[in-house]
Amino acid sequence: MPSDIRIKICGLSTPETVAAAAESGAAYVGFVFFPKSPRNIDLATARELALDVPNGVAKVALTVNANDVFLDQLADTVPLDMLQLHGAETPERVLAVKARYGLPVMKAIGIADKGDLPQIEAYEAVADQLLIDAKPPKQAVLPGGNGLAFDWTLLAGRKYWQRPWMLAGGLSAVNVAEAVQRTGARQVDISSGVESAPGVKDIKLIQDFIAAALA
Ligand SMILES: O=C(O)c1ccccc1NCC(=O)[C@H](O)[C@H](O)COP(=O)(O)O
Repeated sequence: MPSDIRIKICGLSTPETVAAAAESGAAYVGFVFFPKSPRNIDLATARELALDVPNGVAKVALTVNANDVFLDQLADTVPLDMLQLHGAETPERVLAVKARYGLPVMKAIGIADKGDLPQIEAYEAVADQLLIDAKPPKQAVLPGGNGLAFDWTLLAGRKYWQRPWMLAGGLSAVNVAEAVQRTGARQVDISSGVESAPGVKDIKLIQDFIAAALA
């Protein structure tokens, strides 16, 4: 497996786990702003965490169908490098968010079957990055971070995408090598797979995942 894989650890909420991710080689750290999530943090906490992130590690804020009032507060409070839109934001909304905040936007796209693939092309025209994730089950409370993988063979033989993209969904230290090999992903994103309980990140699991992804 190539060693230039870029890794995002999502849903961090403590200084210790942010430091572990950065020191182990993560390229991105993600903060979740979604009240129903066990990973949700408030703006003041996010600001403190973000201020300690070393240069060169991108600070990503994950929101779900957030309005401008919340995004204004977020952008004013937390030093950020990227916004991750993880809801039903339309391509037009992606463009509006990019224009309003002047930050790169990564749009998450849920994949369950081949019928979901055309969305990728719709968003690659407007987003700076794409997050190709498992589509949540119908009754799921969370639109992401469910620890579920999708059928990676759906991405085999895909056309070349113009935007950088990340693979997400059900990754772990055990399966990341196979996931990268099957999909050709150069970037990977993980949340549940580095937790000891929902919302509780585990430093050893973070270190093991990053080592496995970079091996
Ligand atoms: O993680 C959450 O709680 C969350 C809440 C609302 C929307 C998205 C959320 N997570 C999305 C992520 O970026 C995850 O890293 C991605 O879906 C992969 O999650 P996992 O399968 O748990 O590794």
